[in-house]
Amino acid sequence: MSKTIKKICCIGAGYVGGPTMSVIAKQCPHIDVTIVDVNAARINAWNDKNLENLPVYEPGLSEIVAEARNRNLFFSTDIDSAIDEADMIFISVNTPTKNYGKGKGLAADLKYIELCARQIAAVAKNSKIVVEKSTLPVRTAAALKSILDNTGNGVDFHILSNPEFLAEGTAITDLINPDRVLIGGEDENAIAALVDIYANWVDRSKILTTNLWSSELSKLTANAFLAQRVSSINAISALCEKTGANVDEVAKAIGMDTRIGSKFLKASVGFGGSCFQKDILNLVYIARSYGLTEVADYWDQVIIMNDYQKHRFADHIIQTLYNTVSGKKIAFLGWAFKKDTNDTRESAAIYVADYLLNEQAEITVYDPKVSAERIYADLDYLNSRSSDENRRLVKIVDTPYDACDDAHAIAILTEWDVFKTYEWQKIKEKMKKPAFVFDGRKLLNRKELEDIGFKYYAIGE
Ligand SMILES: NC(=O)c1ccc[n+]([C@@H]2O[C@H](COP(=O)([O-])OP(=O)(O)OC[C@H]3O[C@@H](n4cnc5c(N)ncnc54)[C@H](O)[C@@H]3O)[C@@H](O)[C@H]2O)c1
Ligand SMILES: O=c1ccn([C@@H]2O[C@H](COP(=O)(O)OP(=O)(O)O[C@H]3O[C@H](CO)[C@@H](O)[C@H](O)[C@H]3O)[C@@H](O)[C@H]2O)c(=O)[nH]1
Repeated sequence: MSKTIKKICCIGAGYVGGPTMSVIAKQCPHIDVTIVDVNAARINAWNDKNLENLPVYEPGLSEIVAEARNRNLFFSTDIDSAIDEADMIFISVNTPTKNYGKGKGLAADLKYIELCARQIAAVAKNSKIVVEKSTLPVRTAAALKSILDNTGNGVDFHILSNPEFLAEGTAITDLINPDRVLIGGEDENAIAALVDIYANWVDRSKILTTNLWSSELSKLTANAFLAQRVSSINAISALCEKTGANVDEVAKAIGMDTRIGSKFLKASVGFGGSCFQKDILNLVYIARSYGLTEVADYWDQVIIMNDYQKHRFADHIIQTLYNTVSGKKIAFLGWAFKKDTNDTRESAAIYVADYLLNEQAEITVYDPKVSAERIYADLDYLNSRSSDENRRLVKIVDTPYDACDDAHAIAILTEWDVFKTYEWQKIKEKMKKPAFVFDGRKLLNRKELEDIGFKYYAIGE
């Protein structure tokens, strides 16, 4: 008989913990869900009465928080109490690429995971099911188990791996209607307890159970395969530009082969987001650590191609603007790594901007959901120039019209739908001539823009 779960604690109130637990709370009103975090500002934002101030923007999220918050969904900084009271604890903290020591630039930094394990071990006075929700290197569960068993109070811990496959921008629909839920574990009762939670809204045929290591490795593998498709089509986009082929036509032609499939074949300025690069680098590191050099090199190429695509886009802007962008105003439409999110982690826009700033361009950014502080923080983090210099060269404005006013060129970095609705005639009139548009997302209509008089470039055409 599996244990019936009454109280859940989730450590980590970020882009995964927040939406994931909100959906569990919505779908399981009989379970109390408490999300905890060391970041008090983030918890305050989750508790803000004004739902516009939630720290994560996702379509449909604020409605769910409004429904479940303070009913059976709670946000708190009291981590010990939440651990103590819970039957099941999800760990959903960040696992960024290590930026120091062994594995720097490749391996996942597991220090936050280990801190969680030690805190759970110290606090727990009765048996707990501990669920890995964060994306982790294969075999992390063994390390977690060792810490819990060796530092705990002699109570039982069962570890499950339950990787999250939601994509930002569509997190709520992905969570409510997932392609599959993956649960890896050793203890049948613990597995059944988690299966029963998801079965409140997910068909049991879509809930897959495996051993721990298959589950952990499947998450890294899924992201590697998805990113590989984007790099594959981006590689072909460069060839299209040389040969007169059109990458959208090629993508459609190959995607109609059911063995290939049509998703994740949209050529772009390069993939971004907090996961793809980090998880592939981690896969490369793991493969190398087992001496599998060819395997590591194979996946590394996905990242190399992505870096190439970002540089290629920036280079094309420079070449087209008569080989210099020094002192020229370039309007960036979009800074988020994809539409419908305020997340900018690893966004292609950051790297394209950095490249152009090295050429002394002046950049004006408009993004409907990203704050000015975030944009400056992204640029400062690269350490390419002083923070003052970033503020001198980059301006952040509140309307797209302000961004494009007097610009030599517009670069589309995020595929926000609203960009398609702008008055492009009006925008062109106020720009320097010739007025260039560099469409890194293949978002706009070439004919419409060319009829207005723009010089229009899109990836892969
Ligand atoms: N973002 C995504 O779309 C996505 C999707 C699937 C999986 N993942 C994985 O989920 C994990 C979390 O990602 P995220 O995007 O939510 O990260 P995030 O940075 O948005 O959130 C992580 C949160 O954990 C908190 N935290 C860190 N250490 C803590 C501790 N010891 N105690 C309490 N709180 C602590 C941080 O303050 C932060 O608020 C990562 O492993 C990521 O790879 C992310
Ligand atoms: O055809 C495509 C599809 C995506 N992208 C880009 O790829 C990046 C990632 O997009 P997406 O995968 O939709 O968003 P993420 O939120 O990063 O989600 C990925 O990473 C998550 C974190 O691990 C996983 O849970 C998801 O399943 C996985 O899709 C973005 O910059 C997209 O613009 C393209 O350029 N072309």
